[in-house]
Amino acid sequence: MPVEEFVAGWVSGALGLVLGHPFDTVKVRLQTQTTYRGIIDCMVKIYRHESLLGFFKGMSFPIASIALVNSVLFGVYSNSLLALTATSHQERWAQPPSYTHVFIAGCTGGFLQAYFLAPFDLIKVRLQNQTEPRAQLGGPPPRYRGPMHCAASIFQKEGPRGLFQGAWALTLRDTPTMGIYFVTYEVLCRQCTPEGQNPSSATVLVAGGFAGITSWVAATPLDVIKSRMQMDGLKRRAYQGVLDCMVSSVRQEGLGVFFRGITINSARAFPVNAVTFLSYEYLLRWWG
Ligand SMILES: CN(C)C(=N)NCCC[C@H](N)C(=O)O
Repeated sequence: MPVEEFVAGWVSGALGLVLGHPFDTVKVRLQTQTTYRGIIDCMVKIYRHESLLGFFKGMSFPIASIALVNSVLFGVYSNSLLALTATSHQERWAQPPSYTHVFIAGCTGGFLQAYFLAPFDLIKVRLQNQTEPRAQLGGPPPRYRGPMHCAASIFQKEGPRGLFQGAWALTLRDTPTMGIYFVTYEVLCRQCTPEGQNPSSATVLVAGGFAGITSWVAATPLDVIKSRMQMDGLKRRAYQGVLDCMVSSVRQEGLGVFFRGITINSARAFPVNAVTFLSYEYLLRWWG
């Protein structure tokens, strides 16, 4: 099993994550809180009340876990393709796999990574939603003092299952959209590259960026539901499950609720995934 695929997935994911986290915080707030009038209003309020640090809330756990999560995604994807087509990463541009195989391998990677991602994503979303400035003298302390405190409080209150709140919505979000992610990347790379050659850096950047946008546009409806399920139960349980969350969100806010955060999600997806794919391809060529 090629270990490099896992390491390349880790490094590339970490680079993308740092770049995209401030956008991710704005997106999560827009999806779960109704106090913001839009992207700019949300950004201004975060900056005014919480300073620049407010945009980076909840980043430490994703950084610590990205090694696991992204190496599972890229490692499982690549090794599933190897099992389906018997071609290694180095041979893949000369003997391209079918799009069906790419889709199946992408869905497999997405399905498995969702379980590794779920607890870390839950803690990230809970911390991103804390609107208190970090050092607020005399003000009410935030519910969670940091990622470890957040994990421990959820564990104490709800046991290990509590750490997987929203995991089902996350799996539904990631399984098909990871297939879309890798298929879009492959289609664009092949369209812009002469047969049998490796794609250029510019091609990898553009294909990676558009793979990010396409998959996130498809993922946004379930991303909204996932974030709401993860925030549920802080005071009292509002939703009985994924379907109930969908129905009551639509009842209260209309169909537009499924597109909350879609603009910022897409704007974030391009640079994050361009950098992720570029570093992934380069690391594998370098080790190749
Ligand atoms: C639609 N989905 C869930 C994805 N395309 N995920 C893969 C991209 C992961 C990247 N770190 C990002 O956060 O964009």
